[in-house]
Amino acid sequence: MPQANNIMPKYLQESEVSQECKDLIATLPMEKGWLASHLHQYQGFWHITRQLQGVLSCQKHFNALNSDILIVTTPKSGTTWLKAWTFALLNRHKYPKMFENHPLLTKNPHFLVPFLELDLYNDKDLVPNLNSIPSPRLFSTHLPYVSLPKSVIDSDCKIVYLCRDPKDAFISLWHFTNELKMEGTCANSLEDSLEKFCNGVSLCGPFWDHVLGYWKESLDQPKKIMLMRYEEMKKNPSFVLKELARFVGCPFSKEEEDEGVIDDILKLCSFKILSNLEVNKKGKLSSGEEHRAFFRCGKVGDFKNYLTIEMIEKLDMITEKKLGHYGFRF
Ligand SMILES: Nc1ncnc2c1ncn2[C@@H]1O[C@H](COP(=O)(O)OS(=O)(=O)O)[C@@H](OP(=O)(O)O)[C@H]1O
Repeated sequence: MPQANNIMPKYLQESEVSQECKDLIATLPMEKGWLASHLHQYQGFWHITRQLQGVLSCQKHFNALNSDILIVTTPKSGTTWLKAWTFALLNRHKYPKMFENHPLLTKNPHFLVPFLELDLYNDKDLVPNLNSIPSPRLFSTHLPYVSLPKSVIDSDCKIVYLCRDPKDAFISLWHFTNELKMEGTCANSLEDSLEKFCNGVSLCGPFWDHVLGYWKESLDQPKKIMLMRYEEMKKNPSFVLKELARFVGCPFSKEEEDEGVIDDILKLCSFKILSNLEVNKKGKLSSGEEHRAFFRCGKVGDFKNYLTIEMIEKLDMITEKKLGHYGFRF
C-alpha cells in the first residue's frame, strides 16, 4: 500500500513550500519522479520540491567559514558512512573511548552531521544556531558543484566529495524508493527507474554530471576538494581514512596509529556495528526517513544481483562516454 501523504517523510512532502519556491517551480522543467511525486530541474540538476526550497535558501543565506568542512555526495554513495568517519575523526580527542559514551553509539550519523539543503535550510529555526557551532563545523550536502552557495566557493572551506559506482548507487536508490513506495511516484519498476536514471532524472542527477563537476574541480583545486570513492573506502579503509585526516587538517600522530585509533574509528563506523545499534534499527530523522533505511547491505557489486548484462552495459557505456574522456572511471 502506498503511504498516505500525511505519513510521507517530511522531506518528500510538497505542501508548505514558500511562494518564492512556487514561483520558481512554475518556470522550471518538471518530471514525474521515482522517489517523490515531482522533480524540478534547477541549474541543470533534478531536485525534489522541498529540497529545492532548501537549495534556494542555503544559496541565499549560508555563510561558509574558512574552517568549515563540507561532505558532498551523490545520493546513496556512502554519505552515512562518511559522516560517521568524519565525525569520529574530528571528535577523537573529545571522545577518546570510542566504545563508551560515543555519540555515534546513540545517534544516527545524519543527526550528527546535518544536510544543508534537506535539514538546516528547510527548518528556519535551526539557521541562526549555525553560528554557535564550534569550529570546524561539519555539514553535508548533495548539491552539485554549480549550485553550491557562493560563500562555499569563495571561502577556504574544505570539500570532501564521495561518489560510488553508479550501478551500485542506482540499485541502492531503487531499493530506498521501493521501501518508501510513495503515492504519486510513477517509475518504481527496475526498468523504468533505470531509464530515468540513465536520462539523468534522479535525485540530484544527472549522476555523471554531478561527479564530473567535482572531479574537474578536485583536479584544479586539490587543496580545497578531495575526491573519495566508496569502493576505495571498502578496499583500503585505513589508507583512505589517513588521507582524509590529512586533508581536513587533523592527521593521525604516530602514537595514535600505534595505539590503534585508526582501527577503532573504522570499527566503530563499520556497517556491522552501526547497522546493529539500537538507534539505527529504530527511530526516524526529523525529516522523516527511518534510520534503518540508510543501512541495507553495504556491499560493492550488489548490482550484479539485480541488473541484467544489458543494463550493466548500458550504465557502463554512459559512464565511459560521460567521464572516460576526462580520465575518470569506476
Ligand atoms: N558503515 C557503512 N559501511 C558501508 N556501507 C554503508 C555504511 N552505512 C551505510 N552504508 C551503505 O551506504 C548506502 C546508503 O548511502 P547514503 O548513506 O549515501 O544514503 S543517503 O544518500 O544519505 O540517503 C547503502 O548502500 P546499499 O547497502 O548498497 O543500499 C548503505 O547500506
